[in-house]
Amino acid sequence: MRKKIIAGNWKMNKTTSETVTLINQLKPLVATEDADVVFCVPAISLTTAVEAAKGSNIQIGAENMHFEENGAYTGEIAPGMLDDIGVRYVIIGHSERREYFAETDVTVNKKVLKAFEHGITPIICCGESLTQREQGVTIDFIRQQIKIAFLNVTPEQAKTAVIAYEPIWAIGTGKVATSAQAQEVCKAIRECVAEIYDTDTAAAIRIQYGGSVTADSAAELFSQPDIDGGLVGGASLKPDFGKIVNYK
Ligand SMILES: O=C(CO)COP(=O)(O)O
Repeated sequence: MRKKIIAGNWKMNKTTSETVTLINQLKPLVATEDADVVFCVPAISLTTAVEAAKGSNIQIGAENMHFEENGAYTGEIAPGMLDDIGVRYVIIGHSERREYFAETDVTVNKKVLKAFEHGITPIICCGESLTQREQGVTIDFIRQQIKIAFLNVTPEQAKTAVIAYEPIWAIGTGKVATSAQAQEVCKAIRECVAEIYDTDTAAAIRIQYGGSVTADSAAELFSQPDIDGGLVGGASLKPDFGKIVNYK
C-alpha cells in the first residue's frame, strides 16, 4: 500500500518571517502518521523553514534547483546546497517554470537525475494545456513528458520518485479536474511507468494530483485508486491545508 504524500507548493508567496508564522500555525493541523507532508517554500526561506519544522512531521522541499553541481549560473541554486541544509524534496518541471522560465523535458530529466544523485526526492510535474485536452492528445503528451523525465533513471530510483499530474487549465483557476479525469490520467501515468520499468516500479511510485485542490475536493480525489495525494498551491497557505492533509 502506497503512503499518501500531500505537498504544498507555496510558489512565490510568504516572506521568511511569515513562513515561520505559517509553519507554526499549520504544525498541529497537519500532524498525521497516515501521509507524508511536505512544504515546498521559496528558496530564500528554506533554511528557516527546515529549522521551524524540526520536531514535527513536516518535511521541507524546494520549488526548483539547477542541474549542475556548481559553477557560473548567476542566481541559481545547486542540488548540493539543498542537501546541505536538510531539504529532502524538490519540485521539478512545474508548468509555471516550463512556461515562464523555459524549462523543457530535457532540463527536467537532468534535474531529476541530479536530485537522485543527492538523495533528494523529485516531485516531477506533468500536465496538459486546455488546448491539448481539447485536441484529444492529453495522454500522448503526458506519456512523452514522463518518458523523457525518466531517461536513465534506475528502477530503484524511480520507485521512490513522486509524479505530480497537474492539468494546466486547473492550476489557480478554481476549475478542479473531476476525480474521473484525474484518475484516468494518473492511471495512464502508472501504466507508462510499468512500460518503462515493470509492474513493481509502477506499483511503488507515488502519483499526486494538483490543480485547485481544496478541503472540499481532496477526499474524492485522493480516494481514487491511482491518486496518492496532492500538490496543493493556494490552499496550502491556509489552515485549510490541515483539512486537506486529514481529508479522510
Ligand atoms: O500549481 C499547483 C501546485 O503546484 C496548483 O496550484 P493551485 O492549487 O493554486 O491551483
